[in-house]
This record gives sequence, C-alpha cells and structure tokens, in this order.
Amino acid sequence: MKENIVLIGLPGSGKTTLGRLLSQRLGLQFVDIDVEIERHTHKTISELFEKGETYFRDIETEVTTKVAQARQTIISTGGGVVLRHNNMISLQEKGLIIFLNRSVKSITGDIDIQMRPLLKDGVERLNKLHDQRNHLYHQYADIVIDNDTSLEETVEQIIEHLPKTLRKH
Ligand SMILES: Nc1ncnc2c1ncn2[C@@H]1O[C@H](COP(=O)(O)OP(=O)(O)OP(=O)(O)O)[C@@H](O)[C@H]1O
Ligand SMILES: O=C(O)C1=C[C@@H](O)[C@@H](O)[C@H](O)C1
Ligand SMILES: [Mg+2]
Repeated sequence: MKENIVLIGLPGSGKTTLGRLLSQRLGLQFVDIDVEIERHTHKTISELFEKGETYFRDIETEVTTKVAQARQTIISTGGGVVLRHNNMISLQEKGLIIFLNRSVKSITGDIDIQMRPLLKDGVERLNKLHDQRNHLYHQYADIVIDNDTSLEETVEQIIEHLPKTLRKH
C-alpha cells in the first residue's frame, strides 16, 4: 500500500513549499532529498556538482534509495530524480508519485526578459530542462497537479486527488 507522497517536478515547481504545507495538513513527516544529500555528505549541492554531474547523481541515487524506505512521509525530490529509472522504482515502492506541473512562465514569475537580461539564462535553462524532462515527469506520475494558481488551491487539488488512505487529517 502507498503510504508516502513523492513530489516530482522542475526546479522551482513548488516541491519543497507544497511538501511542507501538505505535511502540516496531513500530519505526515516531511523529507527533502536535496537537504538529506547535503546532510549526508556535509557538502552543498553546488560543491557536489563541481565534482561532476555523475558524482552528484550517484549520491542522489544512494540517498533516494534510503529515503524511499521512509514510512508515512511526504518526500520532496530533486528536479533531476527522474533521470534515473532506478530512483523512481525505489520511490514507487511505498510512494504515490505526484508531478507538480508549474509552467516555466509561472516559475520565473512572468518576468519581462527584455527588462531583466541577467535572468535570461535561467529561463533558457528551465525551458531546456522542461523540454528534456517533461515526458519523464508525466511517465512516472500517478497524479499530475497543475501548480499555476495559488499554493492554497494547489494543496486542495492535491488532497482531493489523494486516495482515502492517505487523506486522514
Ligand atoms: N502556486 C504558487 N504560488 C506562488 N508561489 C509559488 C507557488 N508554487 C511555488 N511557489 C514559490 O516558488 C518558489 C520555489 O518553490 P520551491 O522552492 O518549493 O520549489 P522546488 O520545487 O522545491 O524547487 P527546487 O527544485 O529548486 O528545490 C518558492 O518561493 C515558492 O513559494
Ligand atoms: O534539476 C536538477 O537536475 C537538480 C535540481 C535540484 O533539486 C538539485 O537536486 C540539483 O541542483 C539538480
Ligand atoms: Mg526544493
């Protein structure tokens, strides 16, 4: 039976924020895999990436496998967790997978790029990640929740879509 809720989605899609809100609302624990990675290695995610993406992804897989065994927990993942099938197999074992689908436009706050050239790289990077990963987020999702309205509305949407066993509150 699924006893965990696993949030997947692009960087900035709301996984941490909504994970915390849901944990309060449902009385479940909350774990953020990015935070666990930093705790486990005593290094920041940026420091780990400096040693190469494969180095980071190997640690991410190690920590994901451990966290996936949690009980009655909301698990917020790193944006790239879907890049390895084994990560998702581990998470699916006890977890209901929810894809937080927030548009790049919403993530970047509808910014006017002409006026803010320094943010252009960020938007381009997010668009690229979206194109590379959107099909993976959909492929692994048990439930897809749009997060382009308010946080409160998204929390309600998620709760409405949960099976009764996970909805105790
Ligand atoms: N529906 C929403 N309405 C308003 N702000 C939102 C909404 N969803 C997310 N945000 C805001 O977007 C920002 C990024 O959210 P958050 O840090 O939770 O994303 P994340 O998916 O955990 O990102 P990362 O992958 O970088 O850890 C936060 O400031 C959050 O409050
Ligand atoms: O989208 C990604 O590939 C990442 C997202 C973050 O959550 C971190 O896990 C890391 O910066 C990699
Ligand atoms: Mg986060």
